Amino acid sequence: MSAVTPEIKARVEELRREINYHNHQYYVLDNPTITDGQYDQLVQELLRLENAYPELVTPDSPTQRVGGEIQKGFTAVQHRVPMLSLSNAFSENDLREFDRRVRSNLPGEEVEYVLELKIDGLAISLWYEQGVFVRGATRGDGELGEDITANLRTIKAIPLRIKESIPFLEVRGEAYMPKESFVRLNEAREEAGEPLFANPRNAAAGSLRQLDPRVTASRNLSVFMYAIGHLEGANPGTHARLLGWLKDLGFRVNQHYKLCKDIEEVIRQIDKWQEQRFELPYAIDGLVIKVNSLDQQQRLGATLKSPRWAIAYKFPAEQAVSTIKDIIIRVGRTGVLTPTAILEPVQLAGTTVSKATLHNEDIIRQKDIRIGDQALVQKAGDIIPEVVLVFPERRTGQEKPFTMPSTCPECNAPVVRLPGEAAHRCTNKNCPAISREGIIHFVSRGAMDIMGLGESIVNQLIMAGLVQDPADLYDLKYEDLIKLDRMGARSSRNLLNAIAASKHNSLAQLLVALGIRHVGERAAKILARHFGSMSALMAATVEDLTVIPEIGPKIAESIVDYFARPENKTLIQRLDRAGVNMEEANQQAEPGQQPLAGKTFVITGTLEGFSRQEAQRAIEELGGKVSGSVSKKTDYVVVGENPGSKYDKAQQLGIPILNEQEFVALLKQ
Ligand SMILES: NC(=O)c1ccc[n+]([C@@H]2O[C@H](COP(=O)([O-])OP(=O)(O)OC[C@H]3O[C@@H](n4cnc5c(N)ncnc54)[C@H](O)[C@@H]3O)[C@@H](O)[C@H]2O)c1
Ligand SMILES: [Zn+2]
Repeated sequence: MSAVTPEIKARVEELRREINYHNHQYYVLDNPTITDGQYDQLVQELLRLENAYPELVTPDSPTQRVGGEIQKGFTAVQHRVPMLSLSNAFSENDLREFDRRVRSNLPGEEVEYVLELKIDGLAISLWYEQGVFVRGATRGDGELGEDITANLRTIKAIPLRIKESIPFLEVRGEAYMPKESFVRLNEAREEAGEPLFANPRNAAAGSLRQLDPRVTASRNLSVFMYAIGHLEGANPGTHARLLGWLKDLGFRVNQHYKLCKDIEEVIRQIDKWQEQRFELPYAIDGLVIKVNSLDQQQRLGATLKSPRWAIAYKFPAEQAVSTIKDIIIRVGRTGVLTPTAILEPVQLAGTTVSKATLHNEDIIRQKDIRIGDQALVQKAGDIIPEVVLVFPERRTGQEKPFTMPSTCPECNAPVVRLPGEAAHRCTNKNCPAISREGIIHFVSRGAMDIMGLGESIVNQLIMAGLVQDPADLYDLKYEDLIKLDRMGARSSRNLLNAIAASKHNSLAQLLVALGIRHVGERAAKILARHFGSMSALMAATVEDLTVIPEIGPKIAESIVDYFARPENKTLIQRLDRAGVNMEEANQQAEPGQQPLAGKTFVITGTLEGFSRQEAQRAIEELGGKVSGSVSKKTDYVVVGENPGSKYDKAQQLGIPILNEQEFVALLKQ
């Protein structure tokens, strides 16, 4: 072995300093400043040096410890059994190497593995006494975690009581934020000029480590449980059986685990998940491979940092290099100006990406992003494309720095940046962008859900002076619509029907549609159920609102502010006069109920208001399935223009046939 030189020693120390700095940013502040890929490279370099020069290993090296710390304001709790991290594999060979190590420690024994998804969230520990949830904690530094019991109680997927009253049980798993909630949360934060979360894991961690549980409750977190920390009295024998047992007890267990008879079978699964992960509603950053036999696990044991019986396979980072052709400004519903990079189209994480958000001026400055730059683009948690960094060394001299405009690109009104905010805003209350985005939001899915009213039609309606705010939609007439570009008789009638049908929407949908700050789908449902009518909600004070579980002071103030403004009162009066429903019906579908569950649809012909994909998505969101061919098992055939032979087949078999309007009516039920 070669001797340690001062250079090597210095490099090791530098790497430790850097890694410790990034650990703090990531685990304590939930605000990483480099990508996970860049971080992992630093760790790998340090590991290589420590392997080559074992005399340099110190007990406090970041390779020897779990990365977290306890944040101020939380009570520390001691884990009965340390909560460890996982060692990493970045290639198939790393996995084979892991398998060799495992088997050499278990000479002559067969070893089976369980493959699980590596959920991109944060580890939690839940204590149950006599079957009742009594305490929940973060991993922390592995020895001491943060007590977040009150916050965890707000997560519906965590059972407060389990099906057996076991004297003591500690279950471990992952708390995470679904992709959709992550996107919405960041959108809302962007609109409010608040700092964004880098990925769903940081968002979940930031949401759980809140001193006010109502904030956690509003963030729509969920969990998957996958391990036992401590158990008295039972032994399921294998990890696969343990997962089944957890499920029977009432825990949420991820269904995509697989028992593999050897490491090659594990490796064959990798490609599949590399692609399919984009279809999951939550982000995963890899796969976890665990020895199946609990007895073997015990005999393999653990190092200070990670068990020897498990390893995490990390997917390669989904990043690509592209050129920033231009930077444009998008004006949002609340008048916030968001700079957006127009990219040379590039393949990334399963889709073609041609735009990336640049968030705000500070971020453009920090990263020194210029028009014409070559940029490294990634999807944050596989979701929103963003520019990670640019390559100044590749500049030709033609690149142009970007400055935020001082006037609004849509209406020329002055733009301001309020103190304490990162966002720039248009000062014109009547900015056409604000009303356009407001209408687009009003009609969107989850809000009033009016099909056939896309951006281009909304634009035309505004330009023609027909619509200025959402209430104007309900005054539209056939003669107004037929004059617009690309609007035929049929699509005009369909659109009028869709607008008319939206009058019967739930009060919760209307509340979402109004776009009150901080009032998303969940808060809207709670408010609608609590108050029962728009007029009761409008009369509520901040005190009335904050006593409602899950409604915090921020939401409450925002609601009271909204209804105090005369223009909003007028808007609601006009919607009311147009016949829009302002009451909560008693037998509203429960959230999450799936009215089309178990129903199979076949679509044939061209639909006016939907592409095939949109129709399929609409069916699937309500729990139904779409199949390619008609059989006796088909429940409905949806027929558009120029239907094919499936239509004849449906008639032969006597299967209910829906035209587009009937289909829309079914979706709205
Ligand atoms: N960008 C940065 O600055 C920065 C800084 C620190 C750490 N990081 C990133 O954090 C990660 C290291 O964090 P870590 O120490 O928590 O390790 P890890 O995330 O690599 O692996 C351990 C964790 O995986 C989670 N997990 C998810 N699904 C699991 C399953 N099915 N079974 C078991 N565990 C499962 C658990 O929370 C567990 O604690 C790396 O990806 C690293 O890139 C990034
Ligand atoms: Zn403007």
